[in-house]
Amino acid sequence: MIIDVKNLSVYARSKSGGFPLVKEVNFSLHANECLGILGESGSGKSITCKAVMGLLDERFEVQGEVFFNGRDILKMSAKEKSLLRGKEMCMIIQNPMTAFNPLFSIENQLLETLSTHLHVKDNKSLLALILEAFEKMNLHEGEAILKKYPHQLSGGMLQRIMIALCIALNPSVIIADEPTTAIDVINQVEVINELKKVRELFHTAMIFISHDLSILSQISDKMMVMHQGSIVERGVAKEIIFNPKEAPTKELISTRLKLIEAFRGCVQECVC
Ligand SMILES: Nc1ncnc2c1ncn2[C@@H]1O[C@H](COP(=O)(O)OP(=O)(O)OP(=O)(O)O)[C@@H](O)[C@H]1O
Repeated sequence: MIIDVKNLSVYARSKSGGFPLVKEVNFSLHANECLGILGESGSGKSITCKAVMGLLDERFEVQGEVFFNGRDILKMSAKEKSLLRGKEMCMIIQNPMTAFNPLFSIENQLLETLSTHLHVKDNKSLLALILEAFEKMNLHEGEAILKKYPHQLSGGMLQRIMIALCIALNPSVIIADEPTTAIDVINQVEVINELKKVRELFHTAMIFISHDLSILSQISDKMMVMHQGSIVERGVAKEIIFNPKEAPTKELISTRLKLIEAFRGCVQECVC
């Protein structure tokens, strides 16, 4: 088992006490396994994943245990956590604009991250690694992209760069929080296929947050559904999607299906 989360609760600290955002969450993850997380907006999916990555700051109180290969991340020092992130655990976040420093070129930032975590100081080898990962993410003209600053690239490009960096780092765990929202449909397929390939080749464990039922059913083996900070249903991904048992899951899935139907209707009207 790579990740074992036990009784994880997260509170937002406030003057009037703690406000619960995530309540008594438990799950585990093995190598080469993908856990999908489904839940309405604000149900606690991102906060859960950030807590697992040890990314929540002093504005939050985190309780419980998050074991990574038997060591509790919540008890690690800031330095230990930062060494773990990048080399062992990578997170692809929803808003790629906030993942990059606007003051430095893409090349500068990727080289720094890779040299820190891979302990390789030879920039030529690192650049070759980056360009190879860029190609996999359909980022052609990689050398020109490397010279750019974040504001000169679209959200979709930055998202694919973030995923390419994650692939180059080859961590044991990838946490992907709505990784395809900023990307057009054609590139979404590429990104999902590439993440699937990474998993097959390197047995990477994955946690995948998405509102997209088709993506979740394609990529995840098991799934958990979150509602108001708690897990309300868990099981085999396809089974939950096609045969939800709990009321919040039924509601979520039927709303999604209605949206898809409405979208199909609009497209047909436009075509006719
Ligand atoms: N920095 C913060 N301070 C206080 N509360 C926060 C903070 N970030 C998120 N929250 C609250 O925590 C709860 C869970 O948020 P979270 O971002 O985990 O939801 P989510 O399920 O990932 O939603 P979405 O699908 O919209 O990303 C929400 O009520 C949100 O308002």
